[in-house]
Parts: sequence; structure tokens; C-alpha cells
Amino acid sequence: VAASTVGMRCGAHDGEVPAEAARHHEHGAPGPGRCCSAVVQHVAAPAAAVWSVVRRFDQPQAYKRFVRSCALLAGDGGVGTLREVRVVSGLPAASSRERLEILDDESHVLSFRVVGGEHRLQNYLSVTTVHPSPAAPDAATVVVESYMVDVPPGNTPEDTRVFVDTIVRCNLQSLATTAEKLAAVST
Ligand SMILES: C[C@H](/C=C/[C@]1(O)[C@@]2(C)CO[C@]1(C)CC(=O)C2)CC(=O)O
Repeated sequence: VAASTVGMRCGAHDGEVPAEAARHHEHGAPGPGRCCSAVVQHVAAPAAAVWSVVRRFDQPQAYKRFVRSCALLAGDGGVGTLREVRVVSGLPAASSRERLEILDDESHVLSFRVVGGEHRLQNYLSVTTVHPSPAAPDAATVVVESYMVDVPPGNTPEDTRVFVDTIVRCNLQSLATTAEKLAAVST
């Protein structure tokens, strides 16, 4: 099913989404002053390998290339954990404080909310789900990441969506590379 029918009713998407993704990405209408979108990434590695990377809330730098460092301010990596992310220079941001909202090792669902930091993405919330690819369940994976965020003052929803989609797409492409390398050395 297309991401648009996954219930985001918002933003562009990249291709097909496994049907079971729908329930995790039902953000509904984003409301005034907010925007949302979803990015779909195919990975040539088993879902378990992808999830093992995604689930490490304490180590986003394992695949997020804009992250320079990450420190836990509270919690042990489970729901409620608070992290302080410092990002690379050149971005309209320096740091971010993020709270883990969902970490489901059965359904492979992770969600976090931005709760502070020096950046322009207020009230950013994302949900990432990891699914065995319907085409090759043991060898390939589909990752779906949706988000909602306030449109910063002076920006349009479309500009905001382009900016955030670009970062999320970079993150997921890096996740794919990381997981494929991990799976290759694990065989
Ligand atoms: C879009 C989101 C991250 C955004 C940022 O982490 C930040 C919260 C600080 O730096 C950024 C890399 C860019 C920015 O302007 C806001 C993707 C993700 O990390 O899952």
C-alpha cells in the first residue's frame, strides 16, 4: 500500500509500505502550523539486523551521519530515556534533547519526541517501523519513518517537509548501508 494510505494524509512518500505499517503511522491530520510526511527505505538485510541498529536509542550515530555525539541524560535505553544529541556544524542546529516514547522489540517500532535543544524543529515526533520485505522476508527489509513537526516561523509547510524529508532520507540510506554491512559480516 502507498504511504499515503498509511493514514498520514500528509506529505510525499517513497513507494510501497507493508500493510501492517498502517497502524503505527496513523498520525491523522497534522493540524494547523504542523506538517508531516513519511519516508520508505528498502534494505538488503534481514529485519533483525536493521532493528538491532535502529533500536539503540543511545547510539543514533551508528547510522545518523549528522550526529556528532550522543549522551544519555536519564534512563537506561528503555522508554522514557532522555538523550542529548550534538550535531555536526553547518546545520541550523547545534543540539537536540530527545525522549524515547516507544521501543517495541516485538513489533519493531521505535518512536521519539524532541523535547528541547538548539534547533528549529519544535515538537518533532517520529515513528520508525521495521518490516520484513513482503518480497523476501528473510533477506530484505522495509523501513517506514513518519514524523510530525511544527512549521518554524517564516517557513512554509512544504519547505519544512523538504528539509526534514532530506535528513530522514539520509539517515535511512545510511541505516541501509550500516545494516547491509552488519548482515554481510554476520554470515
Ligand atoms: C529530522 C530529524 C533530526 C533533526 C536534527 O537532529 C535536529 C533535531 C538537530 O539537528 C538535526 C540533524 C537537524 C535539525 O535541524 C533538527 C531526523 C532524526 O534525527 O531522526
